[in-house]
Amino acid sequence: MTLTKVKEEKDMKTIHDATVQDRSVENQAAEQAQPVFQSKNFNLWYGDNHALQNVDLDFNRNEISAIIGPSGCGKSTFIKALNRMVELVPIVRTEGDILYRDQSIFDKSLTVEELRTKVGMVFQKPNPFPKSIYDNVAYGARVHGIRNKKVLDQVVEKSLKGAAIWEEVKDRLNDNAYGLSGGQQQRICIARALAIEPDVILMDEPTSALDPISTTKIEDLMQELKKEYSIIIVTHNMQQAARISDRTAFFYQGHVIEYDRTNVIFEKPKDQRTEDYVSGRFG
Ligand SMILES: Nc1ncnc2c1ncn2[C@@H]1O[C@H](COP(=O)(O)OP(=O)(O)OP(=O)(O)O)[C@@H](O)[C@H]1O
Repeated sequence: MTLTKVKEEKDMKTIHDATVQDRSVENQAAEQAQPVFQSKNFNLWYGDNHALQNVDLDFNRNEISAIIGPSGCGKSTFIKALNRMVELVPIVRTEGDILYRDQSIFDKSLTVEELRTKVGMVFQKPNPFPKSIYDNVAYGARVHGIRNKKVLDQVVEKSLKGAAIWEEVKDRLNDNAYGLSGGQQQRICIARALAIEPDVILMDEPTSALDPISTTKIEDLMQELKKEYSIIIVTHNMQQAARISDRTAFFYQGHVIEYDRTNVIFEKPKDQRTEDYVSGRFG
């Protein structure tokens, strides 16, 4: 055998080994992937408007799951169903089930307060309270009965660090949060969500009101946060979904059209409607 041939065979073997290893890493990841939320044939009506139809979706722990789709397709409705906030709208009716860590969120033994403690939410527009930075973050801990100043100080520092904003605000914790930039306010809101030690963070277009630099900061932060939390994000920004998420669900007219690994959704979608949407043919 010539030297070139030997080298070629060696290269092929290296590629083969790497592929086998890649697959085994992927298989391991698939085995380890455990759902944090499972939506089972979930339906929701606002009066006569059947806004979510037979939604079946599993969201994995410690992943970022993105929900994309055109305006009015039910993205916000679905994310708000996960912590039962959508039921604050009186005309809402639901059928089917949503499991949070294997327990129905509608089970009477799981109170809405408990569920919302585990499943925090960050909204499109930063919505800090008209209070100090400190009080904004301490709020959730206080609601949970923590009064000890030392413990509160620790919670505030840890949460602000977790939201990657401690260095920017540590010397002005008593200033009003309204005096911060939009991007900083959004990170304060993330810190406020972290302070109640959630398990899942729902984000409804968290960067759509922010400038590109603040957006990058929040996206970087999400990559850090997913090590400890599961994140489900609604976004209109397809580049954002492609950049940050592990899996993407494409919603259209109240249905889940396709749900897969993000690279599959953006590079090799199975459904023509997904392809048309991700390639910008409609929106
Ligand atoms: N509070 C409400 N009362 C009645 N109908 C509602 C309410 N909120 C949403 N809907 C309806 O439910 C459907 C889904 O709306 P939803 O806001 O969930 O869509 P979306 O995909 O998040 O849209 P967008 O991208 O524009 O925010 C729409 O037909 C909408 O009109």
